Amino acid sequence: MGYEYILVEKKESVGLITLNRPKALNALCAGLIDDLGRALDDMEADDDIGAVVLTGSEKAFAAGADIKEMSEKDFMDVYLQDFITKGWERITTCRKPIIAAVAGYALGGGCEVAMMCDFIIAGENAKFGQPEITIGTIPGSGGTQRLTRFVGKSKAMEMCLTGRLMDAEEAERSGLVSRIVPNDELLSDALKTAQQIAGLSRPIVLMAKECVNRSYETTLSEGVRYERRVFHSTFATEDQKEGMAAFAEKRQPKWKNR
Ligand SMILES: CC(C)=CC(=O)SCCNC(=O)CCNC(=O)[C@H](O)C(C)(C)COP(=O)(O)OP(=O)(O)OC[C@H]1O[C@@H](n2cnc3c(N)ncnc32)[C@H](O)[C@@H]1OP(=O)(O)O
Repeated sequence: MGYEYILVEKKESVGLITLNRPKALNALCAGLIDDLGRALDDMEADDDIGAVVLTGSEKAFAAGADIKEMSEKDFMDVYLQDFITKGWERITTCRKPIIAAVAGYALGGGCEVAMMCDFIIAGENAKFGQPEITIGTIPGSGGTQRLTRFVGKSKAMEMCLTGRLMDAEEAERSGLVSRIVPNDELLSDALKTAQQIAGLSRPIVLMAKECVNRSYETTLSEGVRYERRVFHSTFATEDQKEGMAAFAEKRQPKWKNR
């Protein structure tokens, strides 16, 4: 089955998903979220793919949930459908690493989707924000929670209460994005980074991702204990043997992904 609102490509072991609803600045309508979920299902099932890049256009990663679509809904619609969590959370359950390559606006649900990815690389013109308050609502897909963990209470509170946008430099200073690159290098940089990850041992990459994510869910001592157990588990893999042997023998490792 094809996709209506996204483009899906494979670039040397990396799945590339480009949000493609240009006339609406990639506003996240139900159809787009459905497309995204199905693309991630396909990429998870594809053994050739070791990492995913999610991107938009130079003007907008995504300008938020589709306001026109939302404006039709009443309380019972959103409550009974558990709108907006369902579907969107597919990004957070993807086991393969996902890099958000963000240029332009990443607002409301767009900022939330970027934060659901494993890390964000920003183009110089990127702008992040949770402006829902200006249209009479609040973030509904983790914005108040994830933004606070990324940038701290003071900045998150200001952004959620006023709708103020954060530019790429402030986002980098605040820890929301891992780094900034020129817009015309954004996609190639994100793909190169994803290819680097895809070239490592698949199970070890999954374990590292699980451990970092655990730090959001638990106490420091529980997290450290969890990490130690997973670290021990790496010693049960063929790739840990290969990686360390290759280092000692001064050669490149040949991963078996086992
Ligand atoms: C409520 C929850 C849970 C989550 C949300 O995400 S709410 C939405 C949060 N996002 C916003 O409030 C941003 C809305 N958009 C804007 O403020 C502006 O579009 C802009 C500042 C991002 C860009 O302004 P610009 O003047 O350059 O472009 P526009 O003419 O305003 O937009 C072009 C085109 O796109 C449509 N558009 C933009 N954003 C959305 C959106 N979130 N939902 C639906 N449609 C959107 C906009 O209406 C216009 O299309 P038309 O010319 O056909 O109206």
